[in-house]
Amino acid sequence: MRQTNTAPRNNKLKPSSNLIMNGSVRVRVIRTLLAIQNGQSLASVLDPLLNSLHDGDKGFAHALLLTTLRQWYALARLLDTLADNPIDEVEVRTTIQVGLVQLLYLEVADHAAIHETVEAAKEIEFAHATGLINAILRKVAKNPSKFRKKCDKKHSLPNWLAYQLKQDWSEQYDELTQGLRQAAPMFLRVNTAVTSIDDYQKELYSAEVDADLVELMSGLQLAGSSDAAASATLSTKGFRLHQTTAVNALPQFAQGAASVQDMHAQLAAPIIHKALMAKLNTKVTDPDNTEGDNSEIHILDACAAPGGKLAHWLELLSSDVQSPLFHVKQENVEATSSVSKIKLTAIDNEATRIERIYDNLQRLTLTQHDLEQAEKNIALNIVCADATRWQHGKNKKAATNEPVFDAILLDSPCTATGVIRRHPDISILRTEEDVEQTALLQADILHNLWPQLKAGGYLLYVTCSILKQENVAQMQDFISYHNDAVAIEFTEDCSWGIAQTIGRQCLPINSESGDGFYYALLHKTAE
Ligand SMILES: C[S@@+](CC[C@H](N)C(=O)[O-])C[C@H]1O[C@@H](n2cnc3c(N)ncnc32)[C@H](O)[C@@H]1O
Repeated sequence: MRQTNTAPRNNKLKPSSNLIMNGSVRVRVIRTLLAIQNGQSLASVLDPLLNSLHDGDKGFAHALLLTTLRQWYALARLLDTLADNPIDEVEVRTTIQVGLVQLLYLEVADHAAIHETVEAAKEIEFAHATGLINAILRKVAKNPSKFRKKCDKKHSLPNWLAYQLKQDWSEQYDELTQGLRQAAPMFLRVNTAVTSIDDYQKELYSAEVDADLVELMSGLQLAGSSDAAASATLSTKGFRLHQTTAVNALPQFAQGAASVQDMHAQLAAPIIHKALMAKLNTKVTDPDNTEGDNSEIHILDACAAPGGKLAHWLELLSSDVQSPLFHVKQENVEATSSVSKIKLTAIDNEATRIERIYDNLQRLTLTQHDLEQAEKNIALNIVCADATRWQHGKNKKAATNEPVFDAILLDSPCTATGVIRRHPDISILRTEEDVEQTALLQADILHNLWPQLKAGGYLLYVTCSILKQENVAQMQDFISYHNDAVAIEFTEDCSWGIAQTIGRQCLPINSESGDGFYYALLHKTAE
């Protein structure tokens, strides 16, 4: 199995951020691509690149960089067929691939694409290769549609990943691998604690932001419901924008009325929230049920940064004023609460990413201060800790080993293969070994958190991976090891994803679909 362009062929190459900032637009894009091949993430180099450019060049640079990354492996394979002799210099290969993208995908005029790319090669001191670069680009410019067809024919993934996807998703393989080469749509989540879906739709219309309302239905056979076999159906609504739009052009964005969040990512908070409600309802409607005391509930977001799903859960908790379960101050309504306090703990092991949780919560007016002012009775505790070892209350004198959590959201670290459309550098940076390592990390986190969940509680396991080893196989292993873990069935009411032996898998198969998320809801029995 020949691997094309998976690793830098020239290890001495270490572009500094200074290099990225200099030269023509194409030179900067080439240097950014070299930095990514040297292990830097797109997220860390994109802003420095764009911030170094004039406004008029930003759009082209962004399209050139992202499209080159999305088509990277297909371009590399095409390049191997175009040269008489193998081209080993990573700078030369990268420069030609940038030239090919302009000719095949970005409709840049031939003369500009070829001339500017050859000039870029001179600028990065690869003048010795300008003849070769010129010859290859001219050959392609003579019949771009033939070469585009050739390029589009197969996937644009490293061979190990394409092979794994063929194993996991043979039926969906062609659609899926083509889908992963596309740009992902932009979705919005509406903060229902601030406005309604209908009102926000009107606002989008007034602001001339074209968007479709998307509704995802989830059916759950919740074990903890008052009726032992009761199924619950919930609807999750969001907006898919027709075009990627700057957030400052979105109505009421700064005031926290909406957030940018993939549609499939928007399923997490409603599902764990619904499961939590079912657990609390069991206690209220079944006084004989002795599974814990509901007066103070503890919930955990185990890998919380940068806080997208955490904020969503807080939005749901704070807008749930109709629920008699919550002691939320309502004028003229007598509180019938059985829950006096919700304690939400959020942990993550990366301090810099935790900073982004605070920024997000601030914009959405969901900080502890905001929650207290609104008398929501929600105590939020954000902790920087390693979820493979962290124990609730470990640092307190009165710490016990008793399970404390009624519900846990585990949005696990993963290979992020389900979000390659948004982060196309993943296909360059991830290796086959990473999958194994990541699956072990996920198992460690699960094994550490599970004993901290109360009997009757729920754990929602989420990844943005499309590899079964991190998803359904991980859950099968976990359940075979834990006798008190039962998988909750997603019923036929689900309008998203593909049913797995345990949980459901979403695949990013077309330009309208959400990202590749996996969901499994586990219930803890009394053993
Ligand atoms: C998929 S992201 C979480 C996204 C987040 N839930 C959201 O919706 O914005 C996974 C997170 O796990 C964190 N993480 C990775 N390893 C961890 C560990 N051992 N303990 C705690 N957090 C970890 C990463 O820092 C990352 O923020």
